[in-house]
Amino acid sequence: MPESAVPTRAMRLGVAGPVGTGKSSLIAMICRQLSDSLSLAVVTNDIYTDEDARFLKAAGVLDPERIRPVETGACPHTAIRDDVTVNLLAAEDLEADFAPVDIVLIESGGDNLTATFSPALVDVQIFVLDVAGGGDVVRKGGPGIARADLLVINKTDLGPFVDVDVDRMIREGREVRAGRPVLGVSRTDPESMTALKQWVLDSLASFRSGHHVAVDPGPMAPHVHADGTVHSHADSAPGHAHVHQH
Ligand SMILES: Nc1nc2c(ncn2[C@@H]2O[C@H](COP(=O)(O)OP(=O)(O)OP(=O)(O)O)[C@@H](O)[C@H]2O)c(=O)[nH]1
Repeated sequence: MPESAVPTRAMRLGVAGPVGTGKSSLIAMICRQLSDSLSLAVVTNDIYTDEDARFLKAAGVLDPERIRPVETGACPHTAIRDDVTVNLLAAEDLEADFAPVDIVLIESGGDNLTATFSPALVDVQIFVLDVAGGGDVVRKGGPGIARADLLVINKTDLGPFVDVDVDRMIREGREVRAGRPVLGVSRTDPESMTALKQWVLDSLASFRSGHHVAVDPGPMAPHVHADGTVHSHADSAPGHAHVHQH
């Protein structure tokens, strides 16, 4: 491998998933475990507020200056999928301000089952589901569930209370992901947090070796906004104009 192929910038790690599955909590968990040994920064995407950034600042897991919100407006997925400029600028600013930065974590706005990051923005992505969303949700599939670098089934502690067989949910996750990793996680389960930390460290090692290839889980499915407009990213692959019917 030529030396020039070995990246010198921070690894950008995306965390996506439906509303309330625990993305901010997961990022806080990662920061809590790694901020002593690595230089970390966080970009959050919120529709109209800076709620996620405020939560993370309040969690006290990182210097608040290292956490920056991006306000995405009405269509949050555009900012992580079609026009990633505002997120890239936020990540690059953090890298410059706190150089050297090892990992910039980027949280997507709370969104539906199909939101995935563009590989132009993140090097590695985690898709987060939670047990409280129901045991069936894994089988429903979608690009993030099937092809993100890691699928997290979060809040495993809630399984008995919502009548979900967590082991089965994880097994079915492995089936739809053709062997890609699936991790059951709970903030009450220290072993699961250690496994998550190790996955992040392994990803960083792979990224730094120059062997990691950022994977595009695929475009978002067409979806309808509250005002009735249809938003389709069907042709949003690089080099193709994307359909954006607002
Ligand atoms: N029982 C349990 N609850 C959790 C766990 N992790 C997070 N939660 C709770 O789940 C709720 C949502 O967590 P957040 O981290 O805000 O989720 P989010 O995905 O960032 O939410 P949005 O940004 O609104 O989409 C909060 O009430 C958390 O306290 C867990 O491991 N177990």
